[in-house]
Amino acid sequence: MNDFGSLAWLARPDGSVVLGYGPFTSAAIPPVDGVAFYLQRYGLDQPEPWRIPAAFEYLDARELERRFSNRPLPECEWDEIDAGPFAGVFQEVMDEIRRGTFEKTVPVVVEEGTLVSGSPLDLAAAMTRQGSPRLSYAWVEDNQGFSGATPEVLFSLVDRKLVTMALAGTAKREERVVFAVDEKEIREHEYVAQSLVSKLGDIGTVHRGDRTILDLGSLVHFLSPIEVGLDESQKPSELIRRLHPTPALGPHPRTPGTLAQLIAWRRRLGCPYEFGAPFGVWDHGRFDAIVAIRGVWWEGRHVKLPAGCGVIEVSRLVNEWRELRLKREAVKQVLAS
Ligand SMILES: C=C(O[C@@H]1C=C(C(=O)O)C=C[C@H]1O)C(=O)O
Repeated sequence: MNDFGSLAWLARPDGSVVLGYGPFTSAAIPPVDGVAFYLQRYGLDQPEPWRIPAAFEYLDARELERRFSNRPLPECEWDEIDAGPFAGVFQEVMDEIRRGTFEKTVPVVVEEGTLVSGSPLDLAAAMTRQGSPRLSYAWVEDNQGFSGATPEVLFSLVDRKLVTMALAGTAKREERVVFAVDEKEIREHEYVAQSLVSKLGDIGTVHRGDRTILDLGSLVHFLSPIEVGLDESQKPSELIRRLHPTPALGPHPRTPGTLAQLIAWRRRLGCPYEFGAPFGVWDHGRFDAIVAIRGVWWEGRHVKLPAGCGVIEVSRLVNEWRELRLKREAVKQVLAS
């Protein structure tokens, strides 16, 4: 595997992986009969989000892991994290909720550190060592990039069938029993599930499955699977605008105002542009996109590890701070395994 030049991959929910090699060509639309990665910022403000690779191959998740099996474990030294800026934003979020501006939003905390041994590609390689239900993704340029192992799929689209999920509500695995009946977590989840069902109900026949618990080892989440038979075929970019950000990563209700406010908070807290954004791959008419969370972003040896948490009226700062730490620790565990 070459250390230089650009590289991208996405593990898809069906177990297959598309691995693309640069140089990549940017485009405003994907090639009908080809492959293109979808690289976008959280605010969906990039006019040419499609990246057509010079070459690509299909693998499965195990084969991808094997490609990187000789890579050493990277080592990061993490700076102490200052709770002050997040606490300030949290207070502003609560004030807006009380004022009735929105019911939920998702501020982000960013832990920063230095890669002291290994290369950025070793960070990305570590992300391939987690199997299903985590999906590994990476965008690796010469001096910068990001990579993660996410449990969240924005949607998969084949012909007129769209498959998505509501994933929200978080607890430590040991708290699973009480989590299952925790009204605050259920409410947070239901904002996401109901918003997806109503946004998709306008364009097709929606089937929502039962709410289940997704077990990620140290963490658990609520997950509701959702399937849609679309009335007409739809372009990925239009579906992305309809769905992103879901209330799992964004404000509810989502209006230009509530979204702009969250983007400003994210900037203040040093959040990378692509965190929580869709990252996807178009493959000859089929499209899969994940939500870029549970990952690391780097520029040279400077590494960022962002995590977000859903805040609603009954949220408390100490509990959210703990949840953010759990999510970051889950990523650090992946880097160390
Ligand atoms: C925002 C993150 O995760 C999202 C937020 C969740 C929550 O608030 O309970 C759960 C899963 C994800 O949809 C993250 O991992 O950083």
